[in-house]
Amino acid sequence: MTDNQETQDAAAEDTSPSGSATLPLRQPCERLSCHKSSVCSRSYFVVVMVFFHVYIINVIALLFYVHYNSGQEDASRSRDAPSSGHQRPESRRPPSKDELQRDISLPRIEGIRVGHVQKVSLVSGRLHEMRTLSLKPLLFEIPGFLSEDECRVVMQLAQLKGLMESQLMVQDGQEELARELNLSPEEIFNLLDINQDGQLQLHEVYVSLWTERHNGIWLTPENLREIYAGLKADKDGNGLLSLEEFRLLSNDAFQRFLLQRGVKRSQLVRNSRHTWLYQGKGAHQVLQDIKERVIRLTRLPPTLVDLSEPLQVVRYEEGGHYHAHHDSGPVYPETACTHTRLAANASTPFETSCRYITVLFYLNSVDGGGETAFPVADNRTYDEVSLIHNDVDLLDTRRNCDKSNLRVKPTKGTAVFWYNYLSDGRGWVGEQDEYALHGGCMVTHGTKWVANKWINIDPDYQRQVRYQQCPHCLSPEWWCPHPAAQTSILSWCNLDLLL
Ligand SMILES: O=C(O)CCC(=O)C(=O)O
Ligand SMILES: [Fe+2]
Repeated sequence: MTDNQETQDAAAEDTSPSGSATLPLRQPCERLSCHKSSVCSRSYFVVVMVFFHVYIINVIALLFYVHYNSGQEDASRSRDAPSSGHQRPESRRPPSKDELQRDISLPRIEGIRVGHVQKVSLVSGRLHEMRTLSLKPLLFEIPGFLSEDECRVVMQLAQLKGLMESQLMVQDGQEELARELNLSPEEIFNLLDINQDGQLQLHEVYVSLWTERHNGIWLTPENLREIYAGLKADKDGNGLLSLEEFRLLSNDAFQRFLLQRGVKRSQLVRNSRHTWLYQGKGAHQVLQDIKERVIRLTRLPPTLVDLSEPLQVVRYEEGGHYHAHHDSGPVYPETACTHTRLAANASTPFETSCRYITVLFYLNSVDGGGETAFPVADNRTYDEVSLIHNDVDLLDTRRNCDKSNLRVKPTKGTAVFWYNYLSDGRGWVGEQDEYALHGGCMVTHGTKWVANKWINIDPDYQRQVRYQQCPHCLSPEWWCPHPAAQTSILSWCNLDLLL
């Protein structure tokens, strides 16, 4: 209604024949109400417009936010369920010049949710089913990845080449390592004393000893008590070690004790035999086919797979095992990757395997035991100390596989694969995924054959690029990793080219 109409309506009421005394009173009221409604509709319009603009501004701000955070979201999506313990400070810093110049971006397969099945095309004329087994680590299972014939050929080729002990009983250079560490007993004591109470509890010593540091010998809590008693380290017998008592438990005394007592294979971190099979040009067709299928499965650039370690074939006898471990080490600035070490000019004090992905093939179905265990898969949090609790060591695959969150039963031809590293959120390798901890449970009946295809990628992009431009930098130890194989049984390495 316009202002002009309002005036005309009012004038019409003035000339009304009713002569009612209420008219003069009603008039201003109605006029007021007309006027009020006009004011109201204008202010209503203004309010609506303000809300509309605020809404538009919000939408634009949201779009900007999503755009600038897409990198981080990508990283957390790759984990699907990020936990507070997994914040990656480096993913919040602005990309460096190097990062902007990257021209390789690593695809990562989405897990969606545990139990999700996706169809994958790995060989022509057939689709395979790939099931998500866990999101932390991102882990998949593909039944029938290898045919029966392929499994047989791989096992035969490995036998023809010869398998070596995966872990030697006594590792040379152990004392050298201890000397290189260059830490006083006080310093070691302080580092081990996690709760800083000036005494070492059993689990504090144990956590530090389960690593391969001590000749790769696996120690159970009982072993430790025995060592304490044998060395008479715990003089007051209270189960705790003071600094004075700890001094007695020096590395030498510890080694001597183990030598006296004798170590059985079952007490090693790993009790298996293995060999390596070259998969490049000229290799057996089955080995080349498997490599091609791995490229299709992982969707990674073929060069990365070509320049990775050869296929490792492993055989466990009855009683064999591999305690829980990581296939890749954490990467710090002072750590270099084994595969890029030669290409990297810098000499770094530490070296570790950098295996972005593990593809594990089961070459036979095992009669009893031999599952691959993932003790902390999809745990809400990861806490290294709580892996060993109340004398239950979750890393011990001879005793405690039944307590692992996830176990995969070996079935001939099935492949499982997982990511050992998180994404850095910008298409490259990020931090080590602690949840990728896994091991081979003890084989209780029969033998177990598996093969590992590791895809090596250096979290340091520039080092990886330098390595790719320097293929002759390929580490010869991969062909013949055992020092003895390189010197006395050279034919093992040469045979590779024939197979
Ligand atoms: O044997 C298994 O199930 C696991 C093997 C493994 O983790 C390895 O060889 O690194
Ligand atoms: Fe492994």
